[in-house]
Amino acid sequence: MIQLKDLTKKFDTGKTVLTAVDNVNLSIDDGEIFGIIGYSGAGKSTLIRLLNGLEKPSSGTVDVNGQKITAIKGADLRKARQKVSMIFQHFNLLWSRTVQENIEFPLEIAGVPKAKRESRVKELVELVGLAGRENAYPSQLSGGQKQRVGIARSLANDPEVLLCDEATSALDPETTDAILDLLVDINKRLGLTIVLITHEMHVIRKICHRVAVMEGGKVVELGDVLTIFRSPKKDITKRFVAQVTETEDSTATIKHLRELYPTGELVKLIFVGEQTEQPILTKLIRNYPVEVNIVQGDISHTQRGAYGTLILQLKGSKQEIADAILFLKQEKVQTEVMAND
Ligand SMILES: Nc1ncnc2c1ncn2[C@@H]1O[C@H](COP(=O)(O)OP(=O)(O)OP(=O)(O)O)[C@@H](O)[C@H]1O
Repeated sequence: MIQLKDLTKKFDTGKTVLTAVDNVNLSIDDGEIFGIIGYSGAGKSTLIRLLNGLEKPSSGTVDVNGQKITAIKGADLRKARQKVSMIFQHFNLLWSRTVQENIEFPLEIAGVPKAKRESRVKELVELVGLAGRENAYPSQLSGGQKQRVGIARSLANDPEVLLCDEATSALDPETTDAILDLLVDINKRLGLTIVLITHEMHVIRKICHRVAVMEGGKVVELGDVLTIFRSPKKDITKRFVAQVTETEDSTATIKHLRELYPTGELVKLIFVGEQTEQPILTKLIRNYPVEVNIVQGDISHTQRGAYGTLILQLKGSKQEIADAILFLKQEKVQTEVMAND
């Protein structure tokens, strides 16, 4: 378990003192994928660097699996850092070394004998899906492959915690998805705790169990990912949730949909968690005389269950449509009639 207690980091720039991390208290469970989201300057990088002792706090403590990272120095700190490894947005690979040699590097530093290093690298190369590319140089790899090397290298010394600093921000959406899938796979296979920082809510939605929202150095909202999607409280959290849910809500989009589907009513269903497992649409179509057309849908799976929206066109008499909407509401699906103004 990772515990942050009253953690504060101030930077003295000579003229002013800037509080980058402001009295943060957090507990992260073993095996959890924990996301920290915030805009640029919120303090995410500073916070994650405090977790592995790259920054010293101005006050407060960081405890990783019973060891106070904030109280140790020198060789002890180097040893503790092997248990908390990190991957980076720009990969931080050694450009003059091959894939194999990059992955081997932390093992060399840890004094692991050659034969053992080689067998470990082989395992890691397999784990991250880079078999056959061992002798390539970073410049010969795609962005996704470079991050796979970064991940393999970070796992070399069997860490307990993996910190991800905007690990997918330099990648295209498809590669991002593949790397996020790999992180989930590693989390499940190795039971590794993952802490990631990002400014992209789709990263949180796809792989995190819980999320903390940071603003001005503080954690302003914290919770299970589905709960945060269902009922974001702070304005900043609402803005992040809107990044992945609100595309179809703009007035222009609604107008466009109404032009395409001019009759009946357009209703938006918001699914959170377990309802998506239930055959709500089947029940609606079997038991109600309305005609149902699927207009648009975006349902995705978070680590805690499905989340998403579905827009339906309901056609029939006023009463038939009203009955169908009542049914949906009774099924505890958040249902909104999309107004046409
Ligand atoms: N070494 C430093 N010296 C002075 N100020 C710093 C230092 N590191 C960070 N800061 C300041 O602390 C604040 C938080 O920065 P931090 O990099 O932690 O935020 P962030 O949320 O990670 O943003 P970004 O995504 O842009 O990196 C910023 O105002 C930044 O300028």
